Amino acid sequence: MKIFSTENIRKIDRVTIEEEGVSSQELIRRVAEAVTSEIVAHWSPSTPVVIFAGSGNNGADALVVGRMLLEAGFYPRILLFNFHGDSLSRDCRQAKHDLLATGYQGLVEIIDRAELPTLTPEHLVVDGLFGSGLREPLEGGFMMLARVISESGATVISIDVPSGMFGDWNARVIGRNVVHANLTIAVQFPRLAFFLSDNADLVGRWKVIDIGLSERAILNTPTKYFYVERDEVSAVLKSRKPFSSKADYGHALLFSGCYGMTGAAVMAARGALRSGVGKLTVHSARAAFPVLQGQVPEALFSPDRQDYVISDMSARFNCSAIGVGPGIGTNDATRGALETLIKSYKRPLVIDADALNAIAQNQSLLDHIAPGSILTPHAGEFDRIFGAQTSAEGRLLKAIEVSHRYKILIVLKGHYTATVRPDGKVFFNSSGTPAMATAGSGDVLTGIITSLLAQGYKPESASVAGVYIHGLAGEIAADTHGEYGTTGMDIADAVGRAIKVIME
Ligand SMILES: NC(=O)C1=CN([C@@H]2O[C@H](COP(=O)(O)OP(=O)(O)OC[C@H]3O[C@@H](n4cnc5c(N)ncnc54)[C@H](O)[C@@H]3O)[C@@H](O)[C@H]2O)[C@@H](O)CC1
Ligand SMILES: Nc1ncnc2c1ncn2[C@@H]1O[C@H](COP(=O)(O)OP(=O)(O)O)[C@@H](O)[C@H]1O
Ligand SMILES: [K+]
Repeated sequence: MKIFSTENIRKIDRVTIEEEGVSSQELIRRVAEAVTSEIVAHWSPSTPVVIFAGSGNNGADALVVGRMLLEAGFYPRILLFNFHGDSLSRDCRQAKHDLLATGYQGLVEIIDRAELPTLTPEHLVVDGLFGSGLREPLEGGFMMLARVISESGATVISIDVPSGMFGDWNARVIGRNVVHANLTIAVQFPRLAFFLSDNADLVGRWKVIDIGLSERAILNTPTKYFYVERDEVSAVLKSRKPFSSKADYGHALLFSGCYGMTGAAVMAARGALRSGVGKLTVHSARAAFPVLQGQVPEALFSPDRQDYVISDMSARFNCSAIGVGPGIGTNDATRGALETLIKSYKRPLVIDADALNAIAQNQSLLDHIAPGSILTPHAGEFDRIFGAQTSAEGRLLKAIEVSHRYKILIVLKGHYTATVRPDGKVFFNSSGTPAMATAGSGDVLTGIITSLLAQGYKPESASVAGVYIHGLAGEIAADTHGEYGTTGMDIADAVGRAIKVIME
């Protein structure tokens, strides 16, 4: 699914109204209907509801919600901000007129001074103050109002975006000055800001409502941001040909595991095998031999010269893809071997964990990484290489910059893992669960992406599809083992089932 900027949403909105003949009032009605259904489905008419309506079309949405709630037997209190008595948009004016035409007496129109109602945790607040028309971060009275709403303990439903937050970037916004929603009901598209952990407490849970904006305009409007769902991944994964053999599915090589961290190699190897690689060799410290052969007998074992660490990372047997990093440690011999690998290997590598930490200690390696390589850092690993970031937004912007500069893909791991490509496109992942916040989970991802690369998938699809498969495997594992009990190994073992579900 495409994620559009505010500017592009306005264009799509305009095309829908001007070329497809859908009136803005009809669009407002569709928004309001969806918000009202949500309320009617979960709250009883006796709930004390307070609706805050701004002067633009976000306010118009809110006023129509008010009218529809009245029809459903609720008696909401509605506050409309209409400074000087003449600031309403055309649609907002019409919505006010239609509301008053019902005989409703509870409208409080705020023309100069605001008398705010007392809000308690029992209240349900509908926040229709500002949507995509927000020009500046909130100040003065609106800033105070946002704080009062957020600190009241009331349940808050925000229409389109939490008021005070921009849908795109929020570098200048202070979270405390934004309405904190429990649920954000977004109009037609999720917004970039929803995917950044900085805004998690502002957006709350989110839902998208389809109001039927022009499909042609959606198709023809370009964007750099995408939300990856199952259909996009199933379109990428190829089914196997009846006469194919293991030779058709590549031979992957993993440099992984040292004394004390052999489990990382086991999990990466399981992830690779469960995602269909034809053959897998794991090169590890010699001491890893009994564990690897016992736990992953399907993989070939390539022992290092050294007993406890990996000291040699030369590419061999014309392997079709290499993954490096899980559980390799950061000792000098391993770092030296990694440097040689990065400087000599001309095809894309998958680079994770301690291999990323080694790059952090020798940043000149970034200039040597083969184009199309995939780095899979979590926030901490990313910051160690590219500098400390104070926000998820800053980190994403930095990832976009360095991905372009070094021609590498960056898989920024987290709740909505973002895969950033050198062309500036960003793919936010929709699968996954906090059950995956467990040691070893990332190692499985390295195995999956390496396996897909070895099977001939391009780095662009191996990364995005691999991340989605990994998240779905986490969900499947969590179904059985729960949020607390899911382990890295459970995720690895669910990878095959995840792919099956995607391809069904
Ligand atoms: N995108 C779409 O296709 C649709 C959008 N609709 C709604 O329309 C909204 C956008 O409506 P508008 O463009 O009228 O904009 P908004 O309703 O978001 O806000 C515009 C008003 O807020 C004022 N304002 C902006 N920043 C301010 C600030 N920092 N302090 C004080 N006042 C400020 C403006 O002067 C203007 O009066 C969307 O968020 C959505 O809720 C729907 O009604 C229908 C379809
Ligand atoms: N709250 C979460 N929601 C969804 N996915 C998560 C969450 N926490 C972690 N994950 C996923 O789990 C994996 C953890 O990887 P990583 O941090 O490298 O762990 P480790 O190094 O212990 O294996 C990442 O793919 C990440 O996206
Ligand atoms: K809003």
